[in-house]
Amino acid sequence: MRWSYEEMPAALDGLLAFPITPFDGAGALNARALHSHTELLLSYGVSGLFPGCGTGEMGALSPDEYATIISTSVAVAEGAVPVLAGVGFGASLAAEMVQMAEAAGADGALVFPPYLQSPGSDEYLDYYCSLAAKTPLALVIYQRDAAIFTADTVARLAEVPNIVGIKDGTGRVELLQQQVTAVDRSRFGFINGVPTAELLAPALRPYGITAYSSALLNVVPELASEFFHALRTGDTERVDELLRQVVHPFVRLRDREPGYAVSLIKAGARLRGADTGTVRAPLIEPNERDLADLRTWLAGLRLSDVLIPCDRSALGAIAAQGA
Ligand SMILES: O=C([O-])C(=O)C[C@H](O)[C@@H](O)C(=O)[O-]
Repeated sequence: MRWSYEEMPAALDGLLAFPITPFDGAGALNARALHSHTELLLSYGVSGLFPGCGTGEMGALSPDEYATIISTSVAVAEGAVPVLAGVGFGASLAAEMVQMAEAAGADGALVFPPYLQSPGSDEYLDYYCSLAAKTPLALVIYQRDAAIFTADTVARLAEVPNIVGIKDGTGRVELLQQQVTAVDRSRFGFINGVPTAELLAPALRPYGITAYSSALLNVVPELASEFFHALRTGDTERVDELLRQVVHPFVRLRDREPGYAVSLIKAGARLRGADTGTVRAPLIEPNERDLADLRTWLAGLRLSDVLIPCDRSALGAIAAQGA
C-alpha cells in the first residue's frame, strides 16, 4: 500500500525515524543490518521512516545503494508507516532520485536544498513546484542552509497538492511562527528537523509543531520514544530529566566537531551492538577521547548493553499513562 499525499500531514505528525546507513567491514552497504535496524526503529512506534537522508549519509551513497536502502525500508515498513527518501543536489538529479524512490516503493521524498545554489523566493518556488509536477509522491521541503522561505513562499508551496509540509532545520521560532499561521495545517504539516531535534521540541510545541525527526532514536530508542511520549502527555518533569540526562550531554559532545551529529549517532549505535560499520568520508569517526566520552554518557543511562526491539505492550502502557 502506498500512502497518498492527502494522508501524509496527519500520518507524519509523530516521532520520525532517520535511520543510519550501515556499512560492512569493507565499507560496502550492509542491507541485512539496515533491515534489522529498521525493524528495531519501527518497534518503537515511529510515524515515518526517512531512509537515505542526512543521518543516512545521503551524499555518500551510490545510485544502486540508494535504491537498495529505499526498497529495504519499504519492505520492512510493509505499509504500516510512510517511507520518505531523501532527494536533492539539483533539479535533474532530484527528479531522477524521486523517480528511483517511487520505483523502489517509497511514499514520498524529503527534498534537500539545491546544492551550491541560493536563488530568490520565486526561483525556489519554481524549483520545488517543477519537481512536484514530475511525481505523484508526497514531497516535504527541507528548510535549511540558504533555503529559508518567507511565509508567503510557504503559503504558495502549500497550494501544490503533493507538497505536504516543511521540515525545518533552522529552529528559527520567529520565522516558523509566521509560516505556520500562513497555511491550512490540516493539509500542510511542519516537522521540527534541527540537529538533535529533541533539544527544540518542547519550545516548538506551543506553535503546534509536534512532529520531529530523531537521530537519537538510532542510539537510545528506549529514551527517545519515552521523551516523545512524555512531551505529548505534558509530563514536563520527565521531559526536563531526559533533557538533562540524555539530550544536553549528547549535544555538548556533538558540538565538538562538525559532522558529529551523524558520526556520533553511528558510533553510539555501534557501541550498543548494532552492526553499523563506520561513516564514509568526508565525515570523520569520533576520536578516542570523544568515543570514550560517548561510552561514558551511554553507561550513565543504564540501558541494556545491546539494542533490543521494543516490547509493544510496554509502549502502549507508557502512552496510556498520559491519555
Ligand atoms: O536529514 C537528517 O537525517 C536529519 O536532519 C534528521 C535528524 O534526525 C535530526 O533531526 C537530528 O539529528 O535529530
